[in-house]
Amino acid sequence: MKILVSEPIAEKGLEKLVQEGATVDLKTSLTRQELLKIIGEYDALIVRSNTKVNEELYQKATQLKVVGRAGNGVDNIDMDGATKRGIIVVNTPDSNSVSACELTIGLLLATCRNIPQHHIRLKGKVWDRSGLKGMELLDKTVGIVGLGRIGSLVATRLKSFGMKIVAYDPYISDSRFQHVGVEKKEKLEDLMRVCDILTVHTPKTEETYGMIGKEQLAVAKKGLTVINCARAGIVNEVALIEALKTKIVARVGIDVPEGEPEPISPLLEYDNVIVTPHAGADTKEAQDNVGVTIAQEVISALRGEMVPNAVNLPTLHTQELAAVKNYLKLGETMGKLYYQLEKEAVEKVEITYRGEVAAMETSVISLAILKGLFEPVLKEKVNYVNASVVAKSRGVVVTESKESEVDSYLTLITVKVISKGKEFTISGTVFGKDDLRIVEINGYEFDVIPMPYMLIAENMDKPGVVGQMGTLLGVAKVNIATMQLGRKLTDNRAMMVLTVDSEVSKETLEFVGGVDGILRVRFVKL
Ligand SMILES: NC(=O)c1ccc[n+]([C@@H]2O[C@H](COP(=O)([O-])OP(=O)(O)OC[C@H]3O[C@@H](n4cnc5c(N)ncnc54)[C@H](O)[C@@H]3O)[C@@H](O)[C@H]2O)c1
Ligand SMILES: O=C(O)CC[C@@H](O)C(=O)O
Repeated sequence: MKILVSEPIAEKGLEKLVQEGATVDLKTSLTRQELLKIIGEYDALIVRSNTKVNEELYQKATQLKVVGRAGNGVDNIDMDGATKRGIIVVNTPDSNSVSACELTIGLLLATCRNIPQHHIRLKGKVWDRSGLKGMELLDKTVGIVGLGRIGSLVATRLKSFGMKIVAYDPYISDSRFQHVGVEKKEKLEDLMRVCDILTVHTPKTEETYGMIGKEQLAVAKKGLTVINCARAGIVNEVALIEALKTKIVARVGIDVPEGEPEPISPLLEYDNVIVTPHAGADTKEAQDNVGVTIAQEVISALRGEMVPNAVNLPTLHTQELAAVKNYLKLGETMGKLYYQLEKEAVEKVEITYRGEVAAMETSVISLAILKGLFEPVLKEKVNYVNASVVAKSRGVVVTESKESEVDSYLTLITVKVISKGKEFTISGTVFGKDDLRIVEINGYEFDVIPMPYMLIAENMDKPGVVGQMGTLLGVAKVNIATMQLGRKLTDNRAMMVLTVDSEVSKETLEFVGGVDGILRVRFVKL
């Protein structure tokens, strides 16, 4: 595992990577050209917010499997480019939220009480408070745009100042507003009209870039304080400077100036503006959290494990991930069986979740099924990240349905693969904590523990077939570990599933296939 760390992360994180057996190159002052020249050697890249991970980089990064963003915002990473190449992108969304929230509160207090301006005067040996009258927070209204992790933390803390909190976030439920104890504004303009202080906490997206612009500031209360600790450009700086000039905006606190990391910003010309150099996450606690978390995640992702904070995968919390872990294994196993038993190109995959599994985050199990299905037959890398893109690009329609009830089992997954009008079905379950079982193939019922080597045969349900097959395998020195027969009494046919201790040669398979009554036999490797 060769990992390039292109921006500083905590020592603890680097130590963790090395402990886990990775070769780590910490190169934090590479030029872009130097980065592009060496990126092809690495399995993983760990960045913060300055490294642009884009098409230009992906084209050179021929070995790259994981991009680790040591922090939250992923606006410097081209997600589509990563997803289509099966590159997993992981971040650490929770690790620095408290620090970012505390800097927001810090900037808010600093701007409202002119703390840096006072300090600068005194440093110049001038004791003079004139022209720097502050504003109390008590009874003022703060408008929060984006009531996610950081927005909610800010809201909770500002309540203790006796402030009224209103928020605009069309993407979260009303119950979340109630839980945080914040008044919901349906429209951004409604929030702009009532707040004394505006603080933005959205990600930078096409929709949020410039969302606080000329029109929004035009309806704001005169004397507004604006704080941006989220991302440059969410508050349009040209409109902001105009509003400072017309005194609509009285104070500004910005952690993320446009053009960062260049230390030049037109905002610095204004005495009532405080700018910090994207320092929201720069605390010992946040950096230690971020460093260790990103190290763990990158290592897990490189080992092919499912990671809770994978940005280009369905969102899973650690507990949800623990719950679905065995189903991922089961799903991948079921998927892997198809192309080893059938040769028809897949047109449609219908996945049904029944019983306990139906209540879980099944989208990720469906990805495991697709990964298992396509991985054995494609040259390109198929993993959780690009499995659904691969299915789509091959014209495969995937449907998912859920039923809370199931006969005979507590939990059951059934995959129906449809190709040229033919249907292939396979069902599996998990007994207890981690006991995986295949319980049905094409209508034949079993109770098979999937093993690395298996023989699956369809035969006429008549005496002698099983015995002859056993004899032939014995002659070929293939030891049978377990054997199960599924029968369909209606058509006098049966299916045999054998787990064996070693590989079965083509020759032995041909002999077995020639036994009177064997309709077809396949050797399966899991
Ligand atoms: N300054 C720093 O050092 C620092 C540190 C950490 C995070 N950040 C930034 O802070 C921001 C918030 O981070 P977070 O962890 O709270 O993110 P989050 O994903 O938890 O919350 C973002 C919220 O914004 C909402 N949102 C999205 N689009 C919106 C829109 N058009 N209008 C209104 N609301 C919208 C979402 O529904 C979500 O609730 C991000 O931009 C992140 O990059 C900055
Ligand atoms: O310090 C950093 O790397 C950026 C922190 C922050 O903006 C983030 O998105 O996590």
